Amino acid sequence: MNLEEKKREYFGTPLSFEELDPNPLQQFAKWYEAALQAEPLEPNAVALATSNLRGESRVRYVLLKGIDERGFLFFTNYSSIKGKHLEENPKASFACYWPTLYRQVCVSGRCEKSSPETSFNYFQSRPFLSRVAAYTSPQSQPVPKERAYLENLFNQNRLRFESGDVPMPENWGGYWLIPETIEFWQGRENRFHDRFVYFKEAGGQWRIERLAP
Ligand SMILES: Cc1cc2nc3c(=O)[nH]c(=O)nc-3n(C[C@H](O)[C@H](O)[C@H](O)COP(=O)(O)O)c2cc1C
Repeated sequence: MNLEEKKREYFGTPLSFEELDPNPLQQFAKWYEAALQAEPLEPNAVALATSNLRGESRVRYVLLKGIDERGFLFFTNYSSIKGKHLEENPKASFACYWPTLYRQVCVSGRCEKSSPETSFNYFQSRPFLSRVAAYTSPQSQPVPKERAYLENLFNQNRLRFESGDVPMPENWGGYWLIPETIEFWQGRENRFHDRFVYFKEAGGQWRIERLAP
């Protein structure tokens, strides 16, 4: 299979230092609004990288469910592989790619668990069967090969909680990724892209640099 033939020119609108918001979270919000209009499917999907203290790393997609001045919020199972990594090493990164706009954003920082209230409120907002699934699934643990094992557990829990609330599992909840660097990448013609990275300074203010493409 020849992957070299897969080529696409990037015709993004230029990104200049002058138009950047001094606050990268505001800049992200601006780009995210544009992505919501332009990208038909899951513009909030980000590839999240974590690693343990042995330096073993893993990347997988999660969905961003909140952005504010603190950073970026996602939800997961705290006993999953990513949960175990973050327990040992809270440093994490994510990248998102909005192909219609020729844009990538790369964020690095550290993760902190969200408050139980934040996790609970989001858990409650999920459809009943998604809550049953979160309650049922020991995410990232090996289970018997036959899917019937999981289906049976799911059905048992669906019947069990049919007439009431699904309890939020203790090992389920959110993480805030608190950014230390955020890079905005705008694809341009001839692979001669625009890249600006924000660094969080000790005093809390952001410093911006242009990087070569
Ligand atoms: C588009 C997409 C969105 C996903 N969103 C989430 C999410 O928000 N939370 C989550 O725990 N897993 C999500 N997953 C599943 C994860 O990619 C992953 O399989 C799971 O979290 C277990 O990862 P781990 O074993 O590395 O911890 C998503 C997968 C895809 C493809």
